[in-house]
This record gives sequence, C-alpha cells and structure tokens, in this order.
Amino acid sequence: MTARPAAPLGRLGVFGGAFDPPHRAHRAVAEAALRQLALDALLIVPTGQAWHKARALSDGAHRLAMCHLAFDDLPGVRVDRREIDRRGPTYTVDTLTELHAEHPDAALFLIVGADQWLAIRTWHRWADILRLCTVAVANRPLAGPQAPLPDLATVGLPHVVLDVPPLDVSATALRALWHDGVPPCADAQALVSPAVARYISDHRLYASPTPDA
Ligand SMILES: Nc1ncnc2c1ncn2[C@@H]1O[C@H](COP(=O)(O)OP(=O)(O)OP(=O)(O)O)[C@@H](O)[C@H]1O
Ligand SMILES: O=C(O)c1ccc[n+]([C@@H]2O[C@H](COP(=O)([O-])O)[C@@H](O)[C@H]2O)c1
Repeated sequence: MTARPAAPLGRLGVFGGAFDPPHRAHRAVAEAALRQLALDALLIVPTGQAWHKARALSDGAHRLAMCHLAFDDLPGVRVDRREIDRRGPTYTVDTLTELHAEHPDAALFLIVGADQWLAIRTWHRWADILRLCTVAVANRPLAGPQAPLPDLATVGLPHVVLDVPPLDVSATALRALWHDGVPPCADAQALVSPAVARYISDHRLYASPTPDA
C-alpha cells in the first residue's frame, strides 16, 4: 500500500524559544495558540545559537529532549530540531523562510511572549518577519506578579493578542530553583511537567549557577 501524501497545512504555528527548561507557561501559550488561531499544526522550535542571549544555553540535545517530554502529548504539536541543527546564529527569519518554502500555501503564525514582542525591532530582519507571518503575542508580567502587564500596542506594529491568562513563570526563576542540584519543593516542581522535572534532576542540568540574560 502506498502512503497517502500529507494534507497541505492551512495554518501553521511556530513557537520558538530557548526552552531551558520548557515550563507551564510555554505549555499554556501553545494550547492557547492551537485553539485560538485554529492551527493545523504547531511547531515547537528550540533555539540553536541564541545570539541575543548573553548566557550560554544548556546543550541543544537536552533542550530538545525536554521539549519532547513537555509537548509530545499535545495533538497537533511537533518538536522541530532545525534550529539546533543549523550552524551559526539562530535567526527566526531563516526558519520562517524555510517553512514558507516547504509550505507555500500555509499561513504562518509566529508565537512570542510580551518580552520578545517589545524587543521585535532588535530582531534580525524584523520587517521581513512581519511580511512572512502574523505575530501572535502572549502577554506576561515582566516586573513581578503585581506589576501591570505591558502595553503590547506601544510597539506600533500589527499583531494579534493570545487569550492566555498571564503567568508569572520564567525559565530563569526555574533554573535558580534547581541551582543547588537537588529538586526544589513540590510547588516549584509543578511549574514544569513531572517528566521534565525528572530530566532536570537526572542530568543535574542547573546544578551550578550561570549568569542570567
Ligand atoms: N510566562 C510566560 N508567558 C508568556 N510567554 C512566555 C512566558 N514565558 C516564556 N514565554 C515566551 O516563550 C518564548 C520562549 O521563552 P523562553 O524559552 O526564553 O522562556 P523564558 O521563561 O522567557 O526564559 P528565560 O527566563 O530563560 O529568558 C518567548 O517568546 C517568551 O516570551
Ligand atoms: O531572529 C532574531 O533575531 C531573534 C531575536 C531574538 C529572539 N528570537 C527568537 O525568539 C524566540 C524566543 O526567544 P527567547 O530568548 O525568549 O527564548 C526564540 O525562537 C529566538 O530564537 C529571534
């Protein structure tokens, strides 16, 4: 029997990140994007060489493995390793250009959190990014849980806002919780999936502090 060709994708989401580690807010954002944007598929794309971060990321193989543990059970979601495999600095415009060539008829949606949206003009060829896709933004508190949410409209560029409750969860805070090499309290562990929590501990990923960026 010959395999039936895959149906063309109409709406394709792209959610990139360091995912060091992937946490509960990433998962909530992915679920909101799938639902609200009516995506046919959502790619989780762990970053290769994050030129924009001062901190060295954990090895790509670890971040890829954690993304599989965190997202593989979500229908419609695929973890995509192209940025880990690419040489040189990771530029989102390259990923979107490749995806556009692979799926010329698909509408592309780039999912980002508020911090990245507010910095979009620092991204490599950001104007081309806006031509290639629709940016969907998840708001998040940037200055602690009590601080007002940033005003996404100040960027002055077209975007859609994802309807996801703001979550004060960051990978930076999670790495700090694991710093002493022993798993943190149950509440903190619940900010990542049990499988990711186990992976971090088994591989002693954040056992020694690194400067954050
Ligand atoms: N709590 C959150 N709410 C909404 N978006 C988020 C949240 N946390 C991360 N994101 C978004 O997910 C994407 C990937 O984020 P990343 O993997 O860098 O996580 P992070 O928690 O921001 O990490 P770090 O603290 O190391 O910078 C980015 O677009 C980021 O803005
Ligand atoms: O292409 C760029 O210039 C660029 C600049 C900053 C961030 N990004 C991408 O934005 C995504 C989220 O970044 P981060 O730092 O929050 O993990 C991730 O996929 C990065 O590769 C991309």
